[in-house]
Amino acid sequence: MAAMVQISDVKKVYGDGFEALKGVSLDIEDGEILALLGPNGAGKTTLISTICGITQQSAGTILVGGHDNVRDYRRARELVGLVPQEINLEPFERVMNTVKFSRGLFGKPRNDAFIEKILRQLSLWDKRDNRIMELSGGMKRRVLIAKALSHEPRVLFLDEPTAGVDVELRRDMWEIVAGLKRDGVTIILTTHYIEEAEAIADRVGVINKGEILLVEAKEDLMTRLGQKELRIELQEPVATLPEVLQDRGLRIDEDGRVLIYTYDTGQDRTGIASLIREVTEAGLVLRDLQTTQNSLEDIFVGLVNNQEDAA
Ligand SMILES: Nc1ncnc2c1ncn2[C@@H]1O[C@H](COP(=O)(O)OP(=O)(O)OP(=O)(O)O)[C@@H](O)[C@H]1O
Repeated sequence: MAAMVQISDVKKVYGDGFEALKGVSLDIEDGEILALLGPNGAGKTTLISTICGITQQSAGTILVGGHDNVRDYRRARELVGLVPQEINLEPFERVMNTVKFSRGLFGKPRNDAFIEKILRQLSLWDKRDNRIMELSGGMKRRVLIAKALSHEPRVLFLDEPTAGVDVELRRDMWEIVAGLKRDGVTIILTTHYIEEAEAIADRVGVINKGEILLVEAKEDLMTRLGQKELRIELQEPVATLPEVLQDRGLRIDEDGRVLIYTYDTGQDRTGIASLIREVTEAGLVLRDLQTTQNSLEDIFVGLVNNQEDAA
């Protein structure tokens, strides 16, 4: 089946000549949760605003559910809901009316049962008659989600849903997102928080300076995350590995002063004990041992820095 959202070589140049997206291509599958990670100014908001039709791409195509976001604007727009970064609610309006009004804007017929369902799902039912100004910041964020869901979109974009919220509310948000996925909604969220991507995403995309640097299943990233490196520092440098260590997958580093062994922390047997024994039996004298863990954060920082170096 074709992807739910197909983004092909999308560029965005703002009026002042700034190129915020430099040819982004990305497929978002039906029913997945994709987290888009990137530093400030990476182009995350620009990308989702373009998909949602708030701003128009300068080049490239975007299909939502097979509908072109420019030529078939209405059909494409109907399929998406957007939860913006900023809280943009009318303070004197009541919760129920806010959500109903949003549905009306899409020309959808009244459906009280559906509005009740989403208000209950977001724990807002008891607050339905409250004015927005009477709600806590966390509840206002829930109202933003209810508004975005009011016209029954298939794809929901959340722009930094947990920026500046406390730990408890962040966990609530993650549960809400998981619940929406169970209902079959495709979810794309932007975030600065690597732990957020780790907690809820099926796939993780990294964007920086208007370019997608990586899109990968979280499981695969976690496998990399589970990798550790053992650095064996030697008293005397070696030019080649002794025979007995040839099949161990060791890497010689720092002009032969260091041997590097990569292993998976998830495995029952890491092979470290026998490796050290073999190194000693081969006549090599150890000077020091160190282990380092590869985290998603390292991968992320490494990618972004590589791009800086290449520029
Ligand atoms: N209307 C605009 N006119 C000119 N430049 C803009 C406009 N909107 C955004 N930009 C620039 O485009 C770049 C990408 O901005 P964008 O808001 O998409 O980044 P972001 O990844 O969402 O960042 P953040 O994490 O800070 O929200 C930034 O350099 C920003 O200054």
